[in-house]
Amino acid sequence: MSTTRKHTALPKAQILIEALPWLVRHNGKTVVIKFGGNAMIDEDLKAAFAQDVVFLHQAGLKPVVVHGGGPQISAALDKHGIVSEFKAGLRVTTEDAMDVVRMVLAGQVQRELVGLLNQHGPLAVGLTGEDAHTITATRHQPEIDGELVDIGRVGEITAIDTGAIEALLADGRIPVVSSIARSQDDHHVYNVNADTAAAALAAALGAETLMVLTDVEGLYEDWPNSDEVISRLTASQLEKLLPELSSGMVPKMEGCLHAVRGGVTTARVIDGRVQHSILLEIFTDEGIGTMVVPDGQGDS
Ligand SMILES: Nc1ncnc2c1ncn2[C@@H]1O[C@H](COP(=O)(O)OP(=O)(O)O)[C@@H](O)[C@H]1O
Ligand SMILES: CC(=O)N[C@@H](CCC(=O)OP(=O)(O)O)C(=O)O
Repeated sequence: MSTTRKHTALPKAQILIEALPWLVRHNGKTVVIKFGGNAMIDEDLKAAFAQDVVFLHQAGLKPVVVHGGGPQISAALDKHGIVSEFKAGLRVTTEDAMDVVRMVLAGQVQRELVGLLNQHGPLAVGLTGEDAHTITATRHQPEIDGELVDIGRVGEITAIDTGAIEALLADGRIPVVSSIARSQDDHHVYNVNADTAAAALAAALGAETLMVLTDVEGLYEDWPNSDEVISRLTASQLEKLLPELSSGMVPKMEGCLHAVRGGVTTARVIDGRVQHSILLEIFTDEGIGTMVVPDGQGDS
């Protein structure tokens, strides 16, 4: 009886031992994880996400969560009868819409993730970019067809102050950041794309890894015609590809490029619909999505 028990437990020990080189490699490293609104599709996935993040924390890494909430904001704007449209991949954000964006991101999505993480202990602390000047922005005016367009309260990041996040990490907490910024010029709050915020934070924190969880397998080579995922590309290869990309992939891949050029060792876009995709990506060799690396690393 006891012999049988020993044998059945053996594969579990094997799995733990296989993870050892990755545990050693990542120990003490900061990992910024962006959890996209489109990947938060069901309760099981959200709970598995929280487990993975807590696992990283307990394994000696320093995870920082930056969350999105695009679909959740759209639903709330609909409920309030506020029409919502996107220009250059960004939500046109009127003053009324900004109130809803802030309410949904900081009051709903962030609270839910903090709650899920804290089921495992007193770990997560939520903040927005407004707190302690974490994210400062100015009004962003994208150029569309050669003209600067007003898209309201959408922010372009001008400065990151990592002090509050670093203090939380030093205290053994998991920061959960909503992508809202404050402007120093007009003191208004601004809506920042969550991919852009995650990438800027990853670079400013000197993170080892930026991981972007979304609702596709990674960057498709010829989207929407084929489901061939690009598994690895260098910063320069990505830069050449950028003009061909569309919709939600634009801020994601621009963010990955910014992060890697800013000193982050790898930026990855992975499928948030796969349970425990974070663990697969960090603790095994089977990278499951798209990995962006600095130039000079495997650009053959
Ligand atoms: N080349 C591409 N590869 C993969 N997805 C792409 C590509 N180009 C555009 N997309 C679109 O980008 C979407 C992901 O971005 P987005 O909807 O903003 O997600 P999230 O809420 O996770 O930030 C995908 O669902 C897909 O529709
Ligand atoms: C300016 C802008 O577009 N902000 C985004 C912020 C949320 C976000 O980025 O959420 P996802 O990551 O789920 O797309 C928005 O209002 O939808």
